[in-house]
Amino acid sequence: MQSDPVSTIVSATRPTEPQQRASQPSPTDFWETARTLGIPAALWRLPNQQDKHLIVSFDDILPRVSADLEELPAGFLISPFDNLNTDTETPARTLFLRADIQAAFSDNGQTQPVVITPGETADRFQELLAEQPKRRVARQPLSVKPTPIVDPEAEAQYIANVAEAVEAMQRAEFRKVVLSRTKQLEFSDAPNAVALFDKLCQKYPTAFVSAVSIPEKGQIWISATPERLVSVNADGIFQTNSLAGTQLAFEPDGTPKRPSEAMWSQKEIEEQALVSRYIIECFKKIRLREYLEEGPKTIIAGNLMHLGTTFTVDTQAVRYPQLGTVMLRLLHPTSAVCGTPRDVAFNFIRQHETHDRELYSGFLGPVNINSDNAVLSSSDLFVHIRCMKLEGRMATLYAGAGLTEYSVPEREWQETEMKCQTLLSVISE
Ligand SMILES: C=C(O[C@H]1C=CC=C(C(=O)O)[C@@H]1O)C(=O)O
Repeated sequence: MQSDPVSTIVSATRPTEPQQRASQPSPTDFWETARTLGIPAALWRLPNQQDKHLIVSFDDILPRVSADLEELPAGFLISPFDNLNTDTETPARTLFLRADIQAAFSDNGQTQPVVITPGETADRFQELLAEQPKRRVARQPLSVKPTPIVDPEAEAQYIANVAEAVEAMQRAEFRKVVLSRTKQLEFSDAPNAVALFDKLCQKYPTAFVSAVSIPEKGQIWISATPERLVSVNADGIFQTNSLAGTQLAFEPDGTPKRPSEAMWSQKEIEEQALVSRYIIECFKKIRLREYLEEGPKTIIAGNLMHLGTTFTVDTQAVRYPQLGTVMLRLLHPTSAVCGTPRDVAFNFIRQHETHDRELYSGFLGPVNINSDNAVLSSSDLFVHIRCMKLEGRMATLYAGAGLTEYSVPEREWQETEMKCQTLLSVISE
């Protein structure tokens, strides 16, 4: 990939439009320019960070790649749930947004460069970007409250499926499965995705927050996920995370619960232990013993609490530079979104869920991004949960619950309702 830093550096500061200096393009300006040109864009904010990042790809149709972190240039990956066996027999299914334009926006007014792959599209992009400040007044606000599209069968159907899964697990056919459902909403106008992204960033500082526009599918995916799948930082430190078990982070009177005092049932402890065990099995497959395991600890994820364990490996110390790619292939889909044993759970999901999960419970995130002028780049991939798909005025929210033989079907339905609230509470504010 080529770039011409001299002729293509544009200033970009400050994330929110009201504070924007008239001459400086905001994330919304970039986003709207990409939408006007019908090209893909991804906007994200890493957990516990302030800076927002954006890339634009010039590919109308995104390449489907196998997620090889060593081979890919800087960009953003987004994979469907159904992405098992990306070997030569199965076509690669992970979508890749190459960073033809890359920008970072910081709160403290620092200017970050934008690198553009030169060419006709880049020129057209810059022309349109320069016009964006004039259009700001006409832009959609976040949107008025959406109307839920009620499916009267949904709850009974979900509960029946959970009951069937519990019976199968009691017969020892498998140990865990994650069953999901959807919730549909209709807006009066297509909502402003960047405004929604900004609100999620504010409300969920510890989440990975993203908005990904995929024009070839007519979709925008928005999420605030608490679950890291694979990350390798500029120092070669690899991390993954096992997350499961769910309870509200607030008492009924609205006071926040203390994570250190959270009580977890045997079902939840086992449900999370299965995800950790799955990760350890993956390490075993590649004979890697030098990992640091921290947890399980109670972690806050917005309105919810989960049990989480973090696994860390120094890839330089163990001389395993490709660990990120190898583990990504072994891990996805983990038992936090699929089940144990994986293939049996995967088939149960396929036979029982009536919706296509598409990009829900896949993975997504930036790869080989060189931020803060670091010499080496980093990759941060997250499990795509607490997400929704926007198609024009229609929104589809997705949520799943991890089931074991001890699951109570009605409670699992309630759990999916609580998970939908992560995004709903922001949409409906
Ligand atoms: C599958 C989802 O969450 C997973 C992550 C954390 C806790 C989970 C649980 O308690 O069931 C799920 O395994 C989802 O949010 O759709």
